[in-house]
Amino acid sequence: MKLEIKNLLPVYFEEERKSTSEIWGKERSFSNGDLVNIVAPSGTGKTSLIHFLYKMRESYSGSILYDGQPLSQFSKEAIASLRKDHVSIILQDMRLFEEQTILENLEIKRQLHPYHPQERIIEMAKRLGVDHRLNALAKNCSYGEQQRAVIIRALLQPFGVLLMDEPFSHLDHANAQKAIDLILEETAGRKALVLFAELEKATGFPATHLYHL
Ligand SMILES: Nc1ncnc2c1ncn2[C@@H]1O[C@H](COP(=O)(O)OP(=O)(O)OP(=O)(O)O)[C@@H](O)[C@H]1O
Repeated sequence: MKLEIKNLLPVYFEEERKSTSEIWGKERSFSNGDLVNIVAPSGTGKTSLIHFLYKMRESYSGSILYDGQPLSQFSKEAIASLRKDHVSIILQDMRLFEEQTILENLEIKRQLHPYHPQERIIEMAKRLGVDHRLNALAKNCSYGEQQRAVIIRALLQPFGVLLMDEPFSHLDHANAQKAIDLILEETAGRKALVLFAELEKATGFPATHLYHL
């Protein structure tokens, strides 16, 4: 899948941001297999960018195109289809169903957006060291455990683009690296593009493109 941004800028940013940013106000084009690392210190608009790309917010000037089609013109049905089959996301806030177990949270996602068999949930949970928490209620899990569940959830669906907003903020270095390795494996299997926004340059992520927001 091809993702293009053209002259993008949040409406609440001054025009002069364009002169200091490698993303805002620029034209960039990404395609299958690209691993894009966006380095974004606090306040540079990292969360805004990820929300714009998933059409959670539209408070920007400029344009975002998926396979040449402007996102602003997508119908509700087209957005639903984009999110179901083409674009997956790891947000900073976890949005788990707190009264459901981790396994139930993951199984709901897997059934709604089929790609993997149920066994793969168990395998991925083992890889990330959270298999012993699968039957715990989400609300009783630590932030680090919840974050690993959210990473697995994003990998259960089909996608050509994976958007990530500080996906490892609650993980130590070793667990973050395990998550990166799993994400790269799942991404390679789908020949997908990854757009990864972090406060600092990500170590252990073999970026093909590096931009400062
Ligand atoms: N809807 C909005 N209206 C006005 N200002 C906004 C709006 N959304 C975000 N901002 C401002 O834009 C700036 C960037 O916000 P954003 O949440 O995108 O930043 P961020 O780079 O993800 O920051 P952090 O790392 O602190 O989460 C902040 O100064 C924020 O207050």
